[in-house]
Amino acid sequence: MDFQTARQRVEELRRLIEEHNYRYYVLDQPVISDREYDALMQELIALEEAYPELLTPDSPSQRVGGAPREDFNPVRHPEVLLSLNDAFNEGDLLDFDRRVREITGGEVSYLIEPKIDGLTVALTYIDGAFSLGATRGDGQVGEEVTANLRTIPVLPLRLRQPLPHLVVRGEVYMPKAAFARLNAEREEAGEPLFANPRNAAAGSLRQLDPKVTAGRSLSLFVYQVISVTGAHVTTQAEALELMAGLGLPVNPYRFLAPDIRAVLAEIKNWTAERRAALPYEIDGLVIKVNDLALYPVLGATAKAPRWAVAYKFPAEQATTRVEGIILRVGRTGVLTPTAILTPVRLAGTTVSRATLHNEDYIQEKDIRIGDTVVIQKAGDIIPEVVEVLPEHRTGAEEVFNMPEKCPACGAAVVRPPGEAAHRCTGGLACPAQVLEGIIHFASRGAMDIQGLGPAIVAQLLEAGLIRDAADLYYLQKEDLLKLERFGEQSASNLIAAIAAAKDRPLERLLFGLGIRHVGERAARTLASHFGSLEKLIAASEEELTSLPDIGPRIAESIREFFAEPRNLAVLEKLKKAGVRMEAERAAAPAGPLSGKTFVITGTLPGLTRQEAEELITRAGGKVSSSVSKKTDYVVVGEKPGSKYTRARELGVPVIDVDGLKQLLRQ
Ligand SMILES: NC(=O)c1ccc[n+]([C@@H]2O[C@H](COP(=O)([O-])OP(=O)(O)OC[C@H]3O[C@@H](n4cnc5c(N)ncnc54)[C@H](O)[C@@H]3O)[C@@H](O)[C@H]2O)c1
Ligand SMILES: [Zn+2]
Repeated sequence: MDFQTARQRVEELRRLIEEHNYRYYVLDQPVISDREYDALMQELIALEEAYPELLTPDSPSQRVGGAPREDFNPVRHPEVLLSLNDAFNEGDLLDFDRRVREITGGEVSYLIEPKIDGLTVALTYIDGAFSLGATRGDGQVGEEVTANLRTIPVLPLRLRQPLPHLVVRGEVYMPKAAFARLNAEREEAGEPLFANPRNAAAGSLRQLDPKVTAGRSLSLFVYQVISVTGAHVTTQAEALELMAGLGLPVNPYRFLAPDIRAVLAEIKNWTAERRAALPYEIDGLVIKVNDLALYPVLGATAKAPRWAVAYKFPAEQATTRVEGIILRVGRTGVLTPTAILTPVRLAGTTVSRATLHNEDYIQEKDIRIGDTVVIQKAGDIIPEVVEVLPEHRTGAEEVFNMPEKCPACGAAVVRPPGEAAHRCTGGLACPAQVLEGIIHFASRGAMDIQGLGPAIVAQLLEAGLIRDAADLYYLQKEDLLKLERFGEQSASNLIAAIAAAKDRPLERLLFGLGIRHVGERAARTLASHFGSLEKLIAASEEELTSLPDIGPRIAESIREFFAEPRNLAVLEKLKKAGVRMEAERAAAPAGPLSGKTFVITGTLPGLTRQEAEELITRAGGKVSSSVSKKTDYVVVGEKPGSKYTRARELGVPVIDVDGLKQLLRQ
């Protein structure tokens, strides 16, 4: 590959990975499997190694996770929370061990722990009381989720021993049974399914309403002491024991290996059956240097420590038969083929479908109806076809061809030049596209209408109650009561949820309209630049393309969208219904604490009460004298009073002076 081609590919990979990071870490809704994601990342790393001049510090290969969600309070971590480097085979593990011994200059013993498939949290205990909990975020700044964490039954609110200060790192996860239950409920309600237990755990913990988290059966294992006063540990094994002794949940499995050979031998004991028998998902094993004194010697890269590595289990595979291929017509008219399989057990679930993406994919793998195929799944709901086993062919297999007419509306199907997808040309006359468009409009990243899933949208369309997304806002409770499945309560709830979705930020509306190529990122850019829908409609192609993230292709499809009278009619109806079409204006006294209400209790070390209040108000915050549900934080000093107890009862986040200073620094 020449330099020019390499550079283009590196740029393309970074763009792709950023987009997948956003879907995975911020929305908890990945669209590709972890295997596919890992392959993109490995390709990027290999290119950056081959062409070091292409390596930049902002490359996703050099960074941890994704940006924290903005609707949570940011928490700056006292120590960066890093990710782990991956090892996919014995060779990778031997390389890891060689690097460790090169730096430390001797034999090293390792502690093996299960790699729980959940999301990282950092937990702070002050004087033995749980006082702050945060997600990893981008490693530097996470999201404050103290109140949500309090709802996890195994998380102790008090330690068995009141150490003055303890920060630990752990993994919040969703047990397999709870995951299966949650997805079954979501399917029933017509809501999008979570791809795997990790996304389900992340989506459940990062809820603005802790009551939702409480209903999700989350659990926790802690595995690292980040800092401690009042106790001392010298090995990772001791750290686990200390935490267990304090009443924190620590995984029962750990294995002390005197050297890397013992690690390789122990890994073999982890069979698929053993993993399947665990009540939670593990996606590998973490191998850590046991002697903590070596950690500062080994150090870390910007992304991961050198004293640990994540060994990832190979994907599980199964062999089955393709019984048929069906097509789904998406929101933009794309026809997506799906293989219907003879049901087969794979990685603990029964699988009967596999995604086939598009015609090229089917042709490249030469997948025919009747073929015997190998499928695989790596923690995901929808598995993929790895390969066809041609030796099983009988000659009766049928080659699949994309249809010439849309199966939903009969309009012509075309494959635009340069695209992999086939599309229905029926537009707003195609019921499948209208259905998917409204589902998208109501979805979580868009207008987020709670309880309005695919099944209900389909029902409303069939009953002729709606023809487009704007009609939702004109629904009456009486209309719903006539429908099967709706009762007094559920009808009122849906009407209220639709009304509540009138005031979503402009960028959500723009994304929800389903303009081709306008994803969440482009929608954010457009909303913040134009500030209103009216201005965007009036914008010229030049003005559009002058914006970051908006290329000629996006600009053209925006212009096309607003040139279509049927789209303008929908917008007019939305406006009449009172849907917000302007961006939010900035609140008056801007500062890191704008809009936040604080209550102070106890004597604050190093600050008088008046000084603390001034700090808060100058940063845009408010100080109130009593704790209520509206309080955002209670700042606790020495000898706190009843306000502290009240805060705990209400689940209001409790911080100390350092926590306050951290908030001020953001
Ligand atoms: N499908 C997608 O679109 C997509 C997008 C982004 C990321 N991903 C997936 O996420 C991975 C990257 O996520 P990541 O940065 O969290 O890395 P990771 O999941 O590969 O490993 C690091 C994490 O392991 C966890 N962990 C669990 N048990 C542990 C233990 N005993 N000790 C230490 N850590 C433990 C920690 O939370 C730590 O942050 C990718 O490899 C990919 O599989 C997928
Ligand atoms: Zn159609």
